[in-house]
Amino acid sequence: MVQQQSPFSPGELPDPATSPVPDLAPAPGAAGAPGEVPAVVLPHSWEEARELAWTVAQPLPPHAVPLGPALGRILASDLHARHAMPHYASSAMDGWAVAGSAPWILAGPGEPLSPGQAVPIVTGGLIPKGAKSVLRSESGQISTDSEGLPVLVLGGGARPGEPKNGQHIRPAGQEAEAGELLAKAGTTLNPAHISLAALGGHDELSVLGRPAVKIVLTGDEVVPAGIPDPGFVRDAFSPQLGAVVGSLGGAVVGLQRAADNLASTLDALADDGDDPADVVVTTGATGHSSADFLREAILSMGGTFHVRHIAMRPGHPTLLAELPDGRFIVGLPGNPLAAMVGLLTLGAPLLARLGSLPRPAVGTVVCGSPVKAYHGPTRIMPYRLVYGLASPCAHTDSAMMRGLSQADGLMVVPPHGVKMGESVPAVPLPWN
Ligand SMILES: Nc1nc2c(c(=O)[nH]1)N[C@H]1C(S)=C(S)[C@@H](COP(=O)(O)OP(=O)(O)OC[C@H]3O[C@@H](n4cnc5c(N)ncnc54)[C@H](O)[C@@H]3O)O[C@H]1N2
Ligand code: MOO
Repeated sequence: MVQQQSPFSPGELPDPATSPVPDLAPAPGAAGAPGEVPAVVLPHSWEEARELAWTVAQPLPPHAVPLGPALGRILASDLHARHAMPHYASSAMDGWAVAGSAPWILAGPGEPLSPGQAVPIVTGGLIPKGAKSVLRSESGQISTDSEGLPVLVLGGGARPGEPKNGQHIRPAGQEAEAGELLAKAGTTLNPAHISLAALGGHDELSVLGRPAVKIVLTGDEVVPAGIPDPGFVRDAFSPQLGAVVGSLGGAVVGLQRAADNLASTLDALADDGDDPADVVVTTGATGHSSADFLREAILSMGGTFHVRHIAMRPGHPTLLAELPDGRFIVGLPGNPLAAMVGLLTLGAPLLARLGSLPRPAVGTVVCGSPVKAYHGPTRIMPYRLVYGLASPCAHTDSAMMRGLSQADGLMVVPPHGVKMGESVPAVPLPWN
């Protein structure tokens, strides 16, 4: 964490869009007396910001959910059968439960069978006491004995030796005994696990917490559809941001648009009653212009900043704050590429931590082309792999998505640049 006094006054701050040094933002409430040097906050490095987003959060507690919503969740404790599976001996075929050998006299339903007796049974039916096997319907037929009474005899479809002892009977506990382990804690629940839990007698399952995420989009100039007039932009986030948040371990519970004013921003950040989000992901308004109200809203709600700025480009205004009620705010810049870089830098570790997922990995790639030194922040560059070597994509201005759309990942290029053949850290893209 870096928080220092700056040698600059706000009027002397370099333009962050072009500056060769990390931009410096006036610390809130740090205006001081006229002529006094104001306190400013230096940005965190990319590494520090990622680390903080992981360490400031704690895993959300496990909780019980009904079987349907448990699909895709992570089991918090071992799953055991609540009873033998199946819990009674049942027929695997439609036909007759029989005792002894043919011919069989038909007994009444529900009565125990004595040798020489049979009773009709359907697949899944309860095997009566005394029954030794099930004769398939195609293997038997009802006939009459010498006295004209109905009897069951073997039919033309019967196979040699049929019915063998125990044939077509599913014994109780065949799949699992009562208490047997069905799935271990940490299992990601697939549809078969959900069925298994139902068959094992469960109505709900204890799963690890998954962060609920509300998305708040700012920008009066943002239009949701069609071709915007000059001065307006098409919304690049609402069609995909929820899916990316989902792939990072969040569950999107709402999306709200906020107008570029304080009241609307405060309204959008407000807790939504009984079931508040754990994280609010915002887009735009991270700056300090007359149209940006995010930082002011966070402060007026009593929030604290864990990360105010990051010494990276694009995405330097990305922020991470925490409100007094424990909700986190991940503030993504409005520029689309900057927002994705911000989300993968702060959102990915935060959501993983809250959701008890492994810490997002950073790999390495070998550079296939040199990247010149740039005496400023770390550059996070979309790259493509060509013959296993990474080269920066074209079209990667922070307002562009063309480069990222073709990228294999994001390479983390230090200010001193990188030589051909050198390794640099690389962040995988969640959709690759
Ligand atoms: N004087 C300075 N100006 C700017 C700085 C700076 O340091 N000093 N930083 C620049 C950088 S870098 C970024 S990134 C942006 C961050 O701005 P905000 O987070 O406040 O975002 P906005 O101003 O609201 O929007 C920026 C840009 O993005 C467009 N936008 C917003 N929402 C969407 C959306 N849903 N879909 C597509 N595009 C969107 C918006 O129209 C703007 O063009 O600040 C720079 N300025
Ligand atoms: O840092 Mo800005 O995020 O380059 O677009």
